[in-house]
Amino acid sequence: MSALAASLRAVRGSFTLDAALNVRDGEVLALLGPNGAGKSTVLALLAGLRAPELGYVQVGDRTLTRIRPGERSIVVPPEKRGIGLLGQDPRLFPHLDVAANVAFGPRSQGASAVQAADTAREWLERVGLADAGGRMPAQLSGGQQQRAAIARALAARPEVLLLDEPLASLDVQTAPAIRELLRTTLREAGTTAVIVTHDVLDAIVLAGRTAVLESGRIAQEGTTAQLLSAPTTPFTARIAGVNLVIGVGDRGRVRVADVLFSAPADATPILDGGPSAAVFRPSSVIVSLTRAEGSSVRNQWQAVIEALEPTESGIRVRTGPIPVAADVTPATVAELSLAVGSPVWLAVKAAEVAIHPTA
Ligand SMILES: Nc1ncnc2c1ncn2[C@@H]1O[C@H](COP(=O)(O)OP(=O)(O)OP(=O)(O)O)[C@@H](O)[C@H]1O
Repeated sequence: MSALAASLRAVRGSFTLDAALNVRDGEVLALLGPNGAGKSTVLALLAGLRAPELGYVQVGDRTLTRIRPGERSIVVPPEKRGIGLLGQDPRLFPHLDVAANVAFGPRSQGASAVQAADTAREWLERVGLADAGGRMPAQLSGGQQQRAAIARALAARPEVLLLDEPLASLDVQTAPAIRELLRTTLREAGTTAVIVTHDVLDAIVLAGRTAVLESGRIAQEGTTAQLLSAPTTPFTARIAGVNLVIGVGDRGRVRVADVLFSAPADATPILDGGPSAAVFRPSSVIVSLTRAEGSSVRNQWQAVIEALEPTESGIRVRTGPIPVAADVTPATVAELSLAVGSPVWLAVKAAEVAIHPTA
């Protein structure tokens, strides 16, 4: 078990990754980000499957990767890094039974056959597969295979475990149990881990800290709770289920194009001209065809409907050019004849808006 520190610069065609990560000993860091943000690239660089153009990967006091101009490069090969990888697919060795799959790590680290078999038995018990050791991987369900893959990954006692969308290929009935299994086993093993995920629930359940990667850069980082309560990028806001519009501070308000977003007077102070964000819930946005009169609604602007999406409780109206979502009832959609391309007025009460400075 060791802390992980990395600083990575890598270029792929027109894409540049430029990110630094620090994960404390025993900590789980979630790496969230939209498609193409560079998450897989980060994992490949940490795992030693690729070398960066510049940077380093350090686990505890071992340097696994170091590329510096004018210096001899260090890239320890993947199998010698002490880093485990658990992917979306279990990728068990198909010709070995489940127990032998789990025993593989300890065995290749020099444990005797008996010791390795004992370790495998313990791990299979922990992941709820005590009776499956003699079966072949193909005889297990997808969820059972992923349990076996977790056991195999952790039985090898990696110093750092990298998890790449570990629940993505599981059905919705199976995923919660495996998520919970990962939570308890990672905690018990005290494994330093980085989990790449699209699912904010994974970050909430599994990770103490979350970093958001956007366009190859860390756009926001903090405890998962902080991140969700004060998102500072549109992506984080979207996963947190809130609207986040970015503009500049303008006498205590946030100016986005020609719209001023006001928050209650006691809101977080923001700098005039400084990058700032206004955050509010889709359910706080009122959609109408005309401008609402009255002083209680300060934040009003004209928008165009870009999409109508069904949600569990109604319809989510996505609008532009300022990207804002509004949750309305199907009755509202019918009454106002809302359709893609319809011009509308949107309003949100100042009391429903939070504003804060952004990076
Ligand atoms: N072989 C390649 N040549 C050129 N560009 C590449 C190559 N592979 C990936 N890229 C680019 O690198 C960027 C990062 O890709 P990466 O797979 O790391 O993103 P990601 O965040 O893991 O995405 P996803 O969530 O879709 O898996 C993307 O913009 C992609 O287009």
